Amino acid sequence: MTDPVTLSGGEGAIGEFDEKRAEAAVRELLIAVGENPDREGLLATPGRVARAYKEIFAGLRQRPEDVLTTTFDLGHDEMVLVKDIEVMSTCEHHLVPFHGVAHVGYIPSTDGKITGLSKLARLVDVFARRPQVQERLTTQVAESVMEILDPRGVIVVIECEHMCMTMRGVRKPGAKTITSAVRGQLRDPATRNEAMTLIMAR
Ligand SMILES: Nc1nc2c(ncn2[C@@H]2O[C@H](COP(=O)(O)OP(=O)(O)OP(=O)(O)O)[C@@H](O)[C@H]2O)c(=O)[nH]1
Ligand SMILES: [Zn+2]
Repeated sequence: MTDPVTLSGGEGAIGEFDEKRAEAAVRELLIAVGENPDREGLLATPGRVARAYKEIFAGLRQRPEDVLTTTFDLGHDEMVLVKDIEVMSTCEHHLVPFHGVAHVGYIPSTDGKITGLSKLARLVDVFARRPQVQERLTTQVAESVMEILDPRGVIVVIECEHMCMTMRGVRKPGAKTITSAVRGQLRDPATRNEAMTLIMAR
């Protein structure tokens, strides 16, 4: 179904989701943390967690070109920006969530090739539903838009709070990480400023 190399969250190869294996691993983890996986409240937990992981990491089995498909020609050659796309992802260092918003803007190709607005949000999900770091999520979205829509430029800004900095470790709730990736004509300072002004306006 898929090319394992191009689908990986990072650089490694991936395969199909092995639900039985995930279930066994969660049972082991429960034992490792000092729980009893055979007590009533936990009996169904390994299966549930396995299914949850299947959903949370569904992006490992999706390709950007599967979702960024609907391209049509409207002759629109100015910037298109979709703001505040909810991001729910999983930090690959601790396997806990990071969440926030993504802003994706692009200037269509000279022949006016554009995509349905929802497709940009779907594209964010393809990469967010993988074990991730925020920087890679940001560049993967930008580079996919460049490859598939062949636009004159793209800007992706992502703002997230990482649970690995909130519920454990340094414990700094509220700290936000902002990453950006800018390609093509959007690197031009005036165009980039226009995009950033639109992104930051509340
Ligand atoms: N650059 C980057 N770092 C991240 C991201 N998510 C988590 N991290 C960081 O990854 C680092 C992992 O650091 P380590 O020292 O290996 O792990 P740790 O001992 O659990 O680190 P602490 O979180 O500081 O307790 C931490 O500083 C995290 O804040 C991300 O999306 N991008
Ligand atoms: Zn983390």
